Amino acid sequence: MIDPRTAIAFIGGGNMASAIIGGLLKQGLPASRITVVDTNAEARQRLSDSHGVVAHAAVGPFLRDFPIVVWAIKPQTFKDAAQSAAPFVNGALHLSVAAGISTDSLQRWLGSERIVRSMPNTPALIGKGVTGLYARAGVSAQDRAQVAHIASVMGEFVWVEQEHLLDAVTALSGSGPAYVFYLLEAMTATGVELGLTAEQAHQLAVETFLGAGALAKASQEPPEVLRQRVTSKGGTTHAAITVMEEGGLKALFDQALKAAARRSAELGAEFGKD
Ligand SMILES: NC(=O)C1=CN([C@@H]2O[C@H](COP(=O)(O)OP(=O)(O)OC[C@H]3O[C@@H](n4cnc5c(N)ncnc54)[C@H](O)[C@@H]3O)[C@@H](O)[C@H]2O)C=CC1
Ligand SMILES: O=C(O)[C@@H]1CCC=N1
Repeated sequence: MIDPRTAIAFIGGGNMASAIIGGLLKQGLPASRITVVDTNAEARQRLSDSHGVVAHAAVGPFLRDFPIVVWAIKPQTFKDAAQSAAPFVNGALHLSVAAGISTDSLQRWLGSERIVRSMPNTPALIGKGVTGLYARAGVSAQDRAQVAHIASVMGEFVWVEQEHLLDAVTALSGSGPAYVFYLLEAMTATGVELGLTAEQAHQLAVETFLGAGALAKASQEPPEVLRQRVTSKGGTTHAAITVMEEGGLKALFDQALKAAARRSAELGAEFGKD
């Protein structure tokens, strides 16, 4: 449960901030306990219309009233934003959702050790996300618990004990929804080519992902066994999987996820300097 007396400031009020704020409000945190800083007027308007929170155009002394600061801006803009906010947030617990930016960089810019870095994903918008979390050594058990409450409004979460593993989390689940949507696009398009209507193909494809995901979660058995159960000897699934194997689909996924993990590390190196 979120402590309704806490107060949380968001720096950046886009997709991810909106997902977390929506979840916090649903959990009973009053809108008056949340504030947002976003340099973009449309983003500010959207947030106050949809969530009834106060949105500021720039950082300022008002941030001193917020014991938790959530950083939900792009890696490219993080350093400038952190350095401008630093004088007002030195007593806070910091939670970053930015891809790549290391807690060492944040420590340098913010002058604080109380930093948790995280990697959520967009199903957080409906409370069905999964988030990887990494706490710097200066984060207390109580701070971890507060962050866990925030992460839980987005869905499930997993703590990792080494920071570099967040690159792997980013490659797998942070970017992962895009891979699923890509497969949905492909499967739906072929369903239509095979004669289904777009609505039918969409429903069949989406329900297949939801059902297979739920089955994989509920089952004691690994995905490989569940796959074999679908695959009758000489049947249709075998015909499809053979094409995937011959086309090297697993190897492509391996390369794709490793490219994402590399990019996460590169973002840190590129935008986390100095
Ligand atoms: N979209 C995704 O699937 C995921 C994104 N992330 C990370 O979350 C972070 C935010 O991503 P999104 O919410 O998707 O981006 P977004 O573009 O929707 O939101 C970023 C917001 O920050 C604002 N902004 C820019 N400079 C600012 C500044 N100096 N001070 C205050 N606000 C400023 C922008 O106006 C914008 O509203 C990124 O670092 C990204 O790596 C993490 C997990 C998943
Ligand atoms: O593509 C990106 O950089 C962000 C991080 C994970 C999902 N979106």
